[in-house]
Amino acid sequence: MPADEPVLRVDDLGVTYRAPDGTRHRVLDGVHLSVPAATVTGVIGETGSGKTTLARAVLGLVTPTAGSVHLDGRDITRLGHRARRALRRQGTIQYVFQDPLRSLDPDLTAAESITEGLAVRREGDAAGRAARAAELLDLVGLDPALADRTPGRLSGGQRQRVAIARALATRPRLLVCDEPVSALDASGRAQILALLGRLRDELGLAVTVISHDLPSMAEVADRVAVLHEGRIVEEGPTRQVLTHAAHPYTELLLDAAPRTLKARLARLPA
Ligand SMILES: Nc1ncnc2c1ncn2[C@@H]1O[C@H](COP(=O)(O)OP(=O)(O)OP(=O)(O)O)[C@@H](O)[C@H]1O
Repeated sequence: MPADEPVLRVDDLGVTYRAPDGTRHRVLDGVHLSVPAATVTGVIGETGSGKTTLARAVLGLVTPTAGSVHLDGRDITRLGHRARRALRRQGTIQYVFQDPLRSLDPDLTAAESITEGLAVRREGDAAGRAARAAELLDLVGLDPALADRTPGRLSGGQRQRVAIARALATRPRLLVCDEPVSALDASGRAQILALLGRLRDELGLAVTVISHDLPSMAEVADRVAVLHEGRIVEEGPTRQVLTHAAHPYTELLLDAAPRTLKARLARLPA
């Protein structure tokens, strides 16, 4: 693999859905995206722009009609069922949902959510798995006193920390976060964004954050790509894209953004 190969490389990706009446809708068209190790790349777009479809294509949950997806230089675009399952089990790519209540088992404690995944993968013995769960919960900054709580007894931000800790259990190379903070209040949002930045720095993780929220992107993303009607209309370093928008659609998004965005952008290094 060439030294400059990004963890994730999406080339000329197209996805077409067939509607019940047989008509075909092109949802992604000619999408390019590159996510190197130790970087956070934001994908910005309004509802219906194709963000989730892009994430699903990266995860192998929809088969593209055109283009390719490479993970660490390996073409994973059209793997067979078995290879796709093996890749999922390996957990090299992990997905973090907007609402962790959807991904966490309501009957498992924070620690059990993690040990269960490790047991399925036959990693270590019970004591080793418990130690690893404690280590991961510490990494994401969850108070150890909360390790025995089920999701219903945790705050939204604490639940998201558990979901991220669980995702990290497989030592992923790439974390795909779909609107990871939009269900949280301002302080929960800031804490989870800071956590994603820390994981990038400490683990060298490649992170893709999908969001329509520009202030969150300015907070965490090194680079952003703007998705509009299934096409990337603009891509570059976050500050450059959000202060010198080159595309009218990005300008529209910026006009609609809250004033906190300007303050945040002013603090970003040039
Ligand atoms: N399984 C599907 N079959 C047919 N059309 C779909 C399917 N999934 C999504 N679409 C359509 O594809 C387009 C893009 O959807 P997608 O969910 O990727 O957008 P999004 O940017 O993630 O939106 P949101 O922010 O609302 O989740 C929408 O027009 C949607 O109706």
